[in-house]
Amino acid sequence: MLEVKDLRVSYGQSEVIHGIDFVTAKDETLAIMGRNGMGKTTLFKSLIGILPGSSGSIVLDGREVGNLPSHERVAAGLAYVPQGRMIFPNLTVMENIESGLETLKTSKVPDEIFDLFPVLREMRKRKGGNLSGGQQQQLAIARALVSEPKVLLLDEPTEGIQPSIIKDIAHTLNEIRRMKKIAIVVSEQVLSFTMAIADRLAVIEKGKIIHEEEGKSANQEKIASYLAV
Ligand SMILES: Nc1ncnc2c1ncn2[C@@H]1O[C@H](COP(=O)(O)OP(=O)(O)OP(=O)(O)O)[C@@H](O)[C@H]1O
Repeated sequence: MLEVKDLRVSYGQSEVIHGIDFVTAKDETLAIMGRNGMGKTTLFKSLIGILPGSSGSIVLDGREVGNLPSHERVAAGLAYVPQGRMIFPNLTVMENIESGLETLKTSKVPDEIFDLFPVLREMRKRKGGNLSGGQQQQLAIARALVSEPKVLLLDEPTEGIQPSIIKDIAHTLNEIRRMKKIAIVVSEQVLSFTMAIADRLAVIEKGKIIHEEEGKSANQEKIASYLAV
């Protein structure tokens, strides 16, 4: 569903992503794990088109999207939940979700979104900024999902979220994958979270993928050793 080949990304003269390759199938969750500063956010920003890749290719469902602007990548089926959630604090929950509909013809938020996130239905008239961190994360995921993506990209969704809510987010992502049969690519540092959702785990270090394993049988000690400072 998503095929990334030899992707390189630079800030000015300084290359930060040094030729990344991965493939994610439909209905598969891939976790990209790495410590702070290893390149996760840079990778995700370049996948969605906020940062230009300097070379390589990004193929979504058979179509090269690496040279398209962000909004066309979204229209083609990529959706992005940024690190820090970046919801609009002064818009209501409903307005935040509706902002994800821009690439679609409809302006109606499907009911299934509120079936996945019942708390957002209750809070639909509240300002986004008044929600808890976990609720804001649900809102950011809901906003990404209304564009009917084929691939959902999430950058460190558990950051700053309390452990009990992290479990809920894992449950929701598994439910989304089961219901929508989409591919999910998530960057993370929390191993218990990725073990609960991922079919495959890849470790990113200094802008390269240096290790990859099947999720269920993953050697957790080994992955944890890469994540230790
Ligand atoms: N705007 C920028 N200009 C120059 N260098 C940058 C910029 N943003 C990030 N970098 C550098 O790129 C490298 C990768 O950073 P990136 O934010 O992608 O890592 P990360 O794995 O997402 O870490 P974190 O979890 O802290 O966000 C780091 O060395 C960082 O200093």
